[in-house]
Amino acid sequence: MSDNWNIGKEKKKGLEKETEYAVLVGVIKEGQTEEQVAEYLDELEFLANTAGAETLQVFTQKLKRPDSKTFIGSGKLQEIKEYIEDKDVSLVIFDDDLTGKQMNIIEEELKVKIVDRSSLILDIFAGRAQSAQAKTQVELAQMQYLLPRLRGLWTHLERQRGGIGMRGPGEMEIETDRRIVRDKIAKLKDRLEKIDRQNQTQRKNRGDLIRVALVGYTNVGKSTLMNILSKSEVFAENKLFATLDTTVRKVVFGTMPFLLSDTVGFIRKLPTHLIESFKSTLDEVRESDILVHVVDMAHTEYEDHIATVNRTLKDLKVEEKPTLMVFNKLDLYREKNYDELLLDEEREDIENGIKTHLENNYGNTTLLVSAHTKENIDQLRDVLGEMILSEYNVRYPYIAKQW
Ligand SMILES: Nc1nc2c(ncn2[C@@H]2O[C@H](COP(=O)(O)OP(=O)(O)OP(=O)(O)O)[C@@H](O)[C@H]2O)c(=O)[nH]1
Ligand SMILES: [Mg+2]
Repeated sequence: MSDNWNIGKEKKKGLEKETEYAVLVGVIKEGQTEEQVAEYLDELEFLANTAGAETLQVFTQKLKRPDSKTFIGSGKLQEIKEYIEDKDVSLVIFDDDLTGKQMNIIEEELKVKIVDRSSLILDIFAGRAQSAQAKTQVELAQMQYLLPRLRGLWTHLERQRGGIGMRGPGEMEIETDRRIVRDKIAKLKDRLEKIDRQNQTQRKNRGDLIRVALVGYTNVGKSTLMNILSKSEVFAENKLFATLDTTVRKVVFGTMPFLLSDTVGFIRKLPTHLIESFKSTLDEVRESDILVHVVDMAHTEYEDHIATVNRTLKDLKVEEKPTLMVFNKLDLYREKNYDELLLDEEREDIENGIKTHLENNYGNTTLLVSAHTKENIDQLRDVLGEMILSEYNVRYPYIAKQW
């Protein structure tokens, strides 16, 4: 199943990934600004890129309510059709989720593959999943995405066959198909439960160590910080969702050991099924004692990112855990915002101001760091070390005495 979802051909060793060309479509809804939607579409482009597609053009439309058949207005659809006519465009990607019906109507009109935000994210996840757990979780999410869309897909096939009415053999096929998908979902859930039980036993065996989880939006530098803090090699890359499997490392600060875990990044509008099926991966977050919330401070939408992450943490019921806010990519922030004439003192003033502003807004201990230049990483170790020690003092005072 998961293979059929891949957009660009998967990278094989030594082979270049085959590029597909895409057109992006976003709507500006009531209460949204054009700039906001432009940022969202930038992110969609990054997602498309991660999946192996290059964006040729972006279309937007102001819309109060999406059309139940074509999602966007028919005029806009025609505009897109004309644009792609003489170009090598093989997919049109919508920033919002489409129903099966909309997908088919649009596909019939444009005659290219139609992808929505959820299926794009699922596609990336499918290409990235390594462990049995991640693979099963992704497949489960794909099936759950597919289930409510089967009818639309079948109607589409019928029409191709010459159009049978709404009832008739097609209907029966939908039912059988639904049953197959439901059976598959049940099997995948069973398999996940088994993996879950094994993981739980493993987690129990880890003993009385304080657990710290790195959380945050995708591509903010969690794995890079994990590597620095634990001196390990965790896959870090300038692509979205480089990390799908939770990595746990035992780290020692001075003589004090603790467990540090790196987890899957969050994103705006993460498909609900995906969150649900990744719940067990996120158990690592749920069972941790301290959260390190990593933020890419060089990203213009970082406050939006923080809100998304906080919402997800709330969903997981972990928002009360002691949290250290780490604003990463300070080097990139400076590169983007300061000119070379800025004096060191002025820079310091600005950064102290930012820090105060962030502390007032987010209420937690706040650090500005750069994983690349290692600036303030010692400070990060100190502050995190103190937080861990105080957790040991609360939970295992008899052990904490030795540090
Ligand atoms: N300029 C700059 N780039 C950084 C810094 N930290 C990380 N990066 C880059 O940001 C990109 C993403 O880093 P990762 O560590 O893979 O991010 P992540 O949060 O683990 O991402 P996901 O696993 O996809 O959620 C990589 O290209 C890193 O090299 C930093 O301090 N400064
Ligand atoms: Mg990562």
